[in-house]
Amino acid sequence: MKEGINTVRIGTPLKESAFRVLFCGSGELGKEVVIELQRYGVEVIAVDRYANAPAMQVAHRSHVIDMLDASSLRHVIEQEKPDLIVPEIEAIATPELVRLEEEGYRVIPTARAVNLTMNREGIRRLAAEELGLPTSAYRFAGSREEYLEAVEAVGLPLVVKPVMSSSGKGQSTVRTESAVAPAWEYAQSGGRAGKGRVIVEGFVDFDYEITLLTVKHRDGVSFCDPIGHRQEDGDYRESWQPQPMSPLALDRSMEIARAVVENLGGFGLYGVELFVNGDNVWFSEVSPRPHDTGLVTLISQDLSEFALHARAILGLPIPTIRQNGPSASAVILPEGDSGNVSFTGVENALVEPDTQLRLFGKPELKGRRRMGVALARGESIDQAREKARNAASAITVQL
Ligand SMILES: Nc1ncnc2c1ncn2[C@@H]1O[C@H](COP(=O)(O)OP(=O)(O)OP(=O)(O)O)[C@@H](O)[C@H]1O
Ligand SMILES: NCC(=O)N[C@@H]1O[C@H](COP(=O)([O-])[O-])[C@@H](O)[C@H]1O
Ligand SMILES: [Mg+2]
Repeated sequence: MKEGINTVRIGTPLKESAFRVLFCGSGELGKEVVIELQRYGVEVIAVDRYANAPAMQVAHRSHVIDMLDASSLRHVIEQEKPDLIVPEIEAIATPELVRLEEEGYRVIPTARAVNLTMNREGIRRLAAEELGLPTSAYRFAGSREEYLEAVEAVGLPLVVKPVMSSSGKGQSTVRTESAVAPAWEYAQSGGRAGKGRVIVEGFVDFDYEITLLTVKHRDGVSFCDPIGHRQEDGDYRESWQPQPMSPLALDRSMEIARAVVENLGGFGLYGVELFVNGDNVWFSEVSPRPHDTGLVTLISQDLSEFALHARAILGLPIPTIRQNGPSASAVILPEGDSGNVSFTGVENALVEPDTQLRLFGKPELKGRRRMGVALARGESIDQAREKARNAASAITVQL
C-alpha cells in the first residue's frame, strides 16, 4: 500500500489470505492496538523480549527475541512475512528496520521515523536544526568531559537523559552543582541500551505540558484534543483531556505537530509532546505510535488512540474523532518483586459511575512498574482526575 487512497483487502486470520501485522514490543499500549486489529479480523503476531507480555496474551501467536539484535529481528520478520511491522517500543534494532523497508516490508509509520525517534539526537536535530521548531537549549555528550562542557554551555537548571531511554529511565533534573556528577552516573546506568551518549537540555519552565495526539491517515492529518499530564521522575502518573489552552498556544501546537508528522511521514498515530508557557510552545519529543498519556482516550473518545492507530495503518478513513468531555487517567504503579501478582479492591475501584479499569496482565513486577490504569469521566477535569485517582488507589497489589 502506498500513501493515498487504496483499496483495502483484509483476509481471514490463520489462512493464506490473512492480513498479518507483526508488533515489535508487546506492552500495554500494543495490547490495545492488537485488540482493535483483531476486531477487523487481522492476524496479529506479538514480539517482545519476555514471554506472556500483555499484547502476546491477545495476539494469534508470539515470539520472544532480543529486539535490539538485528539478526534475531530479521529472522522473525522473514519467518512471519508480515504485511505491516508495527514498532511498539523504541528499543529495537531500527537500522535493520530501515533495511527491511528497503527490501519491501512496510514499517509503521516509516522506518525513518522509527529510527530517528529511537535516539533523542536524531529527532532533536531534525526538529530544531532542520525544521527550525522551538525546543529547549541542548547539547549532546559522549564522555564525562563533553558532559561537563555541555553543562557549562546549557547552564543550570537542566535535564540529563540517556539518548536512548524512555519512561524517565536514567533521567535527572539538575538544579545544583552537587547534582551534576550523579546525573552523569545515573544516565550511564539507567539507559535502555547500556552506557552511551546523553542529551543535556535546558530546563523549560512550563505552565503545563501536553501530548497532542496527531494521526496521519489516508485523507490527511487529524488532531485529538490536547491531553494534559503530570509526570514524576520522568514517568507519567495522571493524564486528562481536554487540557484548556489559549487559542494561540493550540494553533502553535498543531502547527508544530503537523510539521513533525509530515516530515516523518507514513500512516499512523503520533504522540507529540509539547511544553506550554502562556502562548509559547516548545517541542519536546514525539512517539511514532500511541502514547502512554493517551490511555485516557480509552474513555475520553469514541475512537481511542489505539483505534485511530489501527484505522490509520490499515489505510482506513477517519472522518471524525468525538471527544466525550472531561476525562482522566491515573496509573497503577506498584513497587516490589513478584512473579505472581494479584489485585484486590477492583470492585471498589468501579463503584463510581463513568469509571473503568485496565489491568495489563504483566507477568512480573520488579522494582516499580506500571501494571494498570484507572479511567474516569467527570463534570470537570478536576472531578475526572479525582475519580481516576480514587479508582487507582482503591486497587491493592498483592505480591
Ligand atoms: N527540558 C525539560 N525541561 C523541563 N522538564 C522536562 C524537560 N525534559 C523533560 N522534562 C520532564 O520530564 C518528562 C519526561 O521527559 P521525556 O519525555 O523527555 O522522557 P521520556 O523518558 O522520553 O519519557 P516518555 O518515554 O514517558 O515520554 C517530561 O514529560 C517533562 O515533564
Ligand atoms: N513511555 C513508553 C510506554 O509507556 N511504553 C509502554 O510500556 C511498555 C513497557 O512496559 P514495561 O517497562 O513495564 O515492560 C511498552 O511495551 C509500551 O506498551
Ligand atoms: Mg516523553
